Amino acid sequence: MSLVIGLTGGIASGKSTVSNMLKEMNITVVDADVEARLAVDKGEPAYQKIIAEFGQDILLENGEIDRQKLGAIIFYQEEKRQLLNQIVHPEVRKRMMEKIQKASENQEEVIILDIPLLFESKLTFMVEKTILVYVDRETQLKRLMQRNQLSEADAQARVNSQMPLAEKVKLANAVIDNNGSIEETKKQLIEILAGWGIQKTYQ
Ligand SMILES: Nc1ncnc2c1ncn2[C@@H]1O[C@H](COP(=O)(O)OP(=O)(O)OP(=O)(O)O)[C@@H](O)[C@H]1O
Repeated sequence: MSLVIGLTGGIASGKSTVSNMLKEMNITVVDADVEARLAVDKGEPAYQKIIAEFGQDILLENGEIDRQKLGAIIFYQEEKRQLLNQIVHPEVRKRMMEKIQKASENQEEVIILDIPLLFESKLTFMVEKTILVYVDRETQLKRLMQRNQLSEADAQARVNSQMPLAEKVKLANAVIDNNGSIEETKKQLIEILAGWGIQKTYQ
């Protein structure tokens, strides 16, 4: 069996940055957000279920699901959000399980599940180890403002809507402190993997 590691963080904490480092090490990284998008593609089991619940109005002209429209509906209606999650989440879990299976068959030492809401959505049962990409609030706000061209108030609102990273630190098996340079982050990543018996260097 491949070692299954869950990678998580908070908004603009550097999760994608770390995920790219892992990919550069030729480690398979499964992105839960990508899988969630693929799961609702035309012809997928979740697609029909969503239409049955939300109606034809949520379709684009080409028959694909209008994610923006669906997003607007669930943003204002909690019960609809739960309904959508009940349809999509099992499919995402299934897709991730298939990827784990495949990595194991290919004798890959390790596979990463990149799951933004790993702790919130209680998906830790799918992974053996968890890595949290941590930054302090100040760095998080600064990087978020810069990356998304946001005002401080907007950045604060987005950070405040999430579980604080300090809470996630308590739940993770390993924490990467991403306040420093990219090189320092890379070094920590390699050390964490080595601690779990995964010897990886850059190709
Ligand atoms: N160590 C670092 N030093 C400087 N900038 C960094 C560092 N790590 C990440 N960044 C920058 O901070 C921003 C957020 O990083 P990244 O996109 O990797 O975060 P994320 O956790 O994937 O965010 P989200 O989940 O919100 O998409 C990016 O603009 C990235 O280039």
